[in-house]
Amino acid sequence: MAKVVVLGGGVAGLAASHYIRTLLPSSAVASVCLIEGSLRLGGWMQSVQHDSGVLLEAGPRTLRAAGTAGANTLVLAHDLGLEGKIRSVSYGHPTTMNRMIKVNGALHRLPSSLSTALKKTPPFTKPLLVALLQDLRSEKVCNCDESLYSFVNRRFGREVATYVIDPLARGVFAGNARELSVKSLAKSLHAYEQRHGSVIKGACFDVFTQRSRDSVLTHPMVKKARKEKWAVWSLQEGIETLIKALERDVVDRGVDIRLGHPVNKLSQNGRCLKISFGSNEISADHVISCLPCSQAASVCGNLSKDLAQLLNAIPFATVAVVNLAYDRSDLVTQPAFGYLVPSCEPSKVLGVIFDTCTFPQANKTVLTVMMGGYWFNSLFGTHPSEEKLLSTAIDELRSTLGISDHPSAWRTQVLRACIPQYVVGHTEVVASARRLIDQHKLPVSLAGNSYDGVGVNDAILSAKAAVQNLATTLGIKL
Ligand SMILES: Cc1cc2nc3c(=O)[nH]c(=O)nc-3n(C[C@H](O)[C@H](O)[C@H](O)COP(=O)(O)OP(=O)(O)OC[C@H]3O[C@@H](n4cnc5c(N)ncnc54)[C@H](O)[C@@H]3O)c2cc1C
Ligand SMILES: C=Cc1c2[nH]c(c1C)Cc1[nH]c(c(CCC(=O)O)c1C)Cc1[nH]c(c(C)c1CCC(=O)O)Cc1[nH]c(c(C)c1C=C)C2
Repeated sequence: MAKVVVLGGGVAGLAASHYIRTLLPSSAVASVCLIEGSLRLGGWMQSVQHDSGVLLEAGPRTLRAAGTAGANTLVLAHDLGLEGKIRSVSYGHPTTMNRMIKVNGALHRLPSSLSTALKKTPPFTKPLLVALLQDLRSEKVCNCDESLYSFVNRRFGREVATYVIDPLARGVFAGNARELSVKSLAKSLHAYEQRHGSVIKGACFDVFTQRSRDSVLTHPMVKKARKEKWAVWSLQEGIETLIKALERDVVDRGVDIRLGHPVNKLSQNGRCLKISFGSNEISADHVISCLPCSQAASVCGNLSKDLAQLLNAIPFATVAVVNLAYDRSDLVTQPAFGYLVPSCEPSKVLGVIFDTCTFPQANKTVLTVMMGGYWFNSLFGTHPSEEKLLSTAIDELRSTLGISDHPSAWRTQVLRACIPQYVVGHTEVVASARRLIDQHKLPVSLAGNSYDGVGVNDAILSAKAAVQNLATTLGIKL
């Protein structure tokens, strides 16, 4: 009977604990212990009910419904009994249609349908269709990886790279499209060029030939989401409701949760591992690390210096998040998800989310300004004051949205090293790290958002994959 220890109590660590207890027979796993360094579970997922009654999200606020990873999280929500708490947003809702960018101080809608792609809309000097045709004519370049910006610039032209890909890289990865990897972050686009010589040809081929047979896709919860055309979803009382439900679930299933002592070292003890956290020690037959890779690097240094070096090579971006709430509901005149600021604009701001356009709150406007990212230190220094962050956010809303009211509630937070940066070569770094683990026969799995995707869905799916691999190691057929 194996003893399993999960490191890190973010959504990935909680999901890993849940899957160990639901996918593996209790006859095979004697105990599961989850070790979280801080005093709360959830990692970056944090929903705060402010004294004024308004709900503020510090990190993620919506989850994608599409794809296998999206379907997997929907099934998890169903299994946790959260179906009745889901707040879904279907395609066609203004926040799914209207995503804007700010160029030369003015907001512009990004094309979101075929009809808008046929028209020339500023800041583009040509209809988007012209860029799509450029892809069909562009030469195939055989390569292992390149930056998102260079790939899109080469195949679709400079305007799509500057006004679509650059801001999207800021709005999902808080990163620099000129350094982020196309192979890791837009795997299918890279593969379409390598296999079909063109992104458009590859995408058409996929539409007509590929049908995923993943079992989660046939789950009634996923079918309902498909039928109702859900684009994204969240939960009543905020995204942290998922964390609370996972916590209840794993506690009920007997998982031993230890809070408040960061893991500092893993060391080999025969075929087992010794885990040192605070002044405590525990031994395990297998460890699933759901720590950010920089933390995994520091705790694994003892097991393999090369592994630690690889994991340390993955950089992170810091984001300042300012939530602002106003006591009236009509402050945003253009309903939208929000807007992104491309890196060519002289701005400290990455983007602004119009929270109450997606999920209204009675007589309130709630907006979130995100700042810094890849550029954090050069823009703000290492420790900007709260006043500086708040005034930057308020100035942004005044100059771009014309909001001169003073917010009735606000919250500023610097989320240090919160988003891993999948730079060119990331896929190889992760594959090499996993190869080293296999070569040294280390009973360790790497999960969480540092490796196989930065979103919540990816973090959860990576935890499930780690548990499925553990089943194989233990000789269990799932
Ligand atoms: C501003 C922002 C907005 C985002 N928006 C979205 C969104 O809209 N949709 C979406 O899908 N995703 C979004 N994300 C990404 C999402 O937050 C992450 O994918 C997800 O939270 C990652 O979960 P995780 O468990 O892998 O890691 P984490 O949340 O980083 O959890 C890791 C845990 O490990 C703990 N830990 C660290 N070191 C140690 C140690 N030595 N010992 C023990 N414990 C330790 C930490 O305290 C933490 O609890 C956003 C992220 C940010 C920062
Ligand atoms: C301005 C900064 C940021 C905004 N959101 C994030 C940052 C750094 C972080 C983030 N946002 C999303 C994800 C998850 C991606 C996934 O794999 O599911 C993360 C890590 C969701 C997201 N945000 C935008 C898009 C296009 C997506 C993908 C999923 C979806 O379609 O909803 C765009 C976007 N992000 C921000 C704004 C203001 C914005 C567009 C207007 C904020």
